[in-house]
Amino acid sequence: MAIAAHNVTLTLGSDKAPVEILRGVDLEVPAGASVALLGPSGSGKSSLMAVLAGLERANGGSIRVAGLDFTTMDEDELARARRGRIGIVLQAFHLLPTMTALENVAVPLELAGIADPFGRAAAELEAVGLGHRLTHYPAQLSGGEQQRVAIARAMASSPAIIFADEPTGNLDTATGHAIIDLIFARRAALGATLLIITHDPELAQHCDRVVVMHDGKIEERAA
Ligand SMILES: Nc1ncnc2c1ncn2[C@@H]1O[C@H](COP(=O)(O)OP(=O)(O)OP(=O)(O)O)[C@@H](O)[C@H]1O
Repeated sequence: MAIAAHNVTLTLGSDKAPVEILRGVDLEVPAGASVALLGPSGSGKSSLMAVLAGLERANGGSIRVAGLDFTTMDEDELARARRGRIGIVLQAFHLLPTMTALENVAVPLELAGIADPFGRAAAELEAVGLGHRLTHYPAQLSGGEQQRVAIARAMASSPAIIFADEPTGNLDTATGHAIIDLIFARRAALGATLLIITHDPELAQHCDRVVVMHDGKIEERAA
């Protein structure tokens, strides 16, 4: 299994006003599968993705991702575990404004100790259709182009698992469709597992499975 989560709980907020956000989530995703995560606003989709991607520690339950046991890791260990294994694409592109497109993709590779970070970053930007924009800064790129840079950054280390949280939420419909096609194409090229949060039922149909969240728990239905 690429992802095996059992009885995962997450409580945030203060001690006096705790909020139960995940209330016993079970989810298994085989390697290479694509899963769409749907559900109403506030049901806990982004929170679940955060714990599965190792961005947030769960309070209880067990989580194994890409063969690693996240359950017992502290934040530093989770950060190391993510490198090279997990790619993350979010609704807001989160590019560093003072770095060019090339640097935004290459610098994380360099930090992860991956060989030839700039050559690899240039090849990945070429693969997402931005070979002609390597030296542009984020402010000089359209929203769709910025998301392509973010996709290149997420994919450049050939991660086993890609997490995408409403990756088209800030884009118009046509640009959004192109971005979805790109995510699926790059994922296929890498043979990666994909978990994608979306409000778009049509997009969900592209995935092998649809998982629906309600009030901190998940129910499943066939895609
Ligand atoms: N740090 C926090 N402290 C307290 N409550 C939080 C915190 N972060 C999120 N929440 C609450 O957790 C619940 C789940 O949030 P989450 O963002 O995971 O939902 P979501 O399903 O992704 O929603 P959306 O579709 O609107 O993005 C919400 O009720 C939210 O207000």
